Amino acid sequence: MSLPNHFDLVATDGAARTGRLTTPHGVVRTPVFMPVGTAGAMKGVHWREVRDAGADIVLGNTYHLMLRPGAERIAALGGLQVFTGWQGPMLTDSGGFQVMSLSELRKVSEAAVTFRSHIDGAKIELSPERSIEVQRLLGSDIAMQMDECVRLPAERDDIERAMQLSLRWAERSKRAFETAPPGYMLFGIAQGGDIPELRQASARGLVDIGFHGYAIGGLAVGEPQSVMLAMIEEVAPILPPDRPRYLMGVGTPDDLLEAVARGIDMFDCVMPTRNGRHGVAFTRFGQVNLRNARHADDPRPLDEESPWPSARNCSRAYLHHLVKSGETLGAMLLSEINIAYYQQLMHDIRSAVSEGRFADLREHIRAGWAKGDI
Ligand SMILES: CNc1nc2c(CCNCC3CCCCC3)c3nc(N)[nH]c(=O)c3cc2[nH]1
Repeated sequence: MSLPNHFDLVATDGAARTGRLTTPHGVVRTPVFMPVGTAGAMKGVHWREVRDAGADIVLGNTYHLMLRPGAERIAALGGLQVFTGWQGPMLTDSGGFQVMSLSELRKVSEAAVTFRSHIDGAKIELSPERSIEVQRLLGSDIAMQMDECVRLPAERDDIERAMQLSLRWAERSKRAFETAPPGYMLFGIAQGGDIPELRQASARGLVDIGFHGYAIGGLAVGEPQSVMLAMIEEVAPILPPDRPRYLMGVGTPDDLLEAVARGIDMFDCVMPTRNGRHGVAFTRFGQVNLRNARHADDPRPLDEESPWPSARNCSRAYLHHLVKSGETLGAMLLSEINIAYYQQLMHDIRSAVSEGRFADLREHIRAGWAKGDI
């Protein structure tokens, strides 16, 4: 049974697309990079800056929030938007991926993923039904099916087993989502590792079930960029062109450019804030590591032409000092600078696709990165 479509495709340029996704909390312009809030807050960045940087939508963190403060408590407090103060659209992951990467003693069965809470060691069972219930309690505008993601490289048998389980969990997630109010969305997640025929089978299986949008999962898990791009090329042509495609956990600015060129609309990644906390800035000239001594006496800002004030006004010498002395302000400034860079990149991509000049933009941006930082 097909679900209503809340996505409007505005323009295409080759396989690249630009569109608008309407959610209960507002419209999301695509291609979109979704900054990651961790346990209900962007590490070291105020929502005001996230909004000012141009972000239409952020990610909530199902795994952390369901453990602390608990999904029922957040629902009683009015849901994620009221609880966190972020008034715009939010997407939540199903939590399974983080269980597999963060928790101890986890076990996957047909019924659910079971694990011990990293906070108090309590035994938790996360089934597709409970994951959807948690995401509904959090009040996210876009929920993700419960799936099993296999890290690469992996044996074909294991990739196939996880892909088939994820399709059965896709059915159960959709059934559990039926009580959601109109406008709220559920995305399926394609698995299949680095094996083309398993990727195709997963995508076809999801389309037969029918979702508001489709994610490509099981990538950015250790494979080379060339393998990631090849799997996108396998899956994208099978997905309905009039519905959004979300590449989970991706990626660097170069990943974003290459994935948009192959038909991806939505992205999320911890890199802007994580690299910011480690002293690394994303710029038009590529990545700049402010820990490097070459910046100690440099009065220039990161980028005097940046639309983002902190990237235009803070000297490299000051940022170097903050990072070297472990000042929290260093992590905060670089995190907001990086979020702003990603948002500017997506803004430029949306404009270029709508004007049919995406190929030129891609070459111009890559030339800037290649020139490097002087
Ligand atoms: C980093 N690489 C990567 N991430 C993947 C993720 C997580 C995407 N990001 C979620 C946020 C992480 C920070 C806190 C808030 C939620 C994946 N998630 C799911 N469900 N399935 C994947 O195959 C899946 C695959 C992924 N690959």
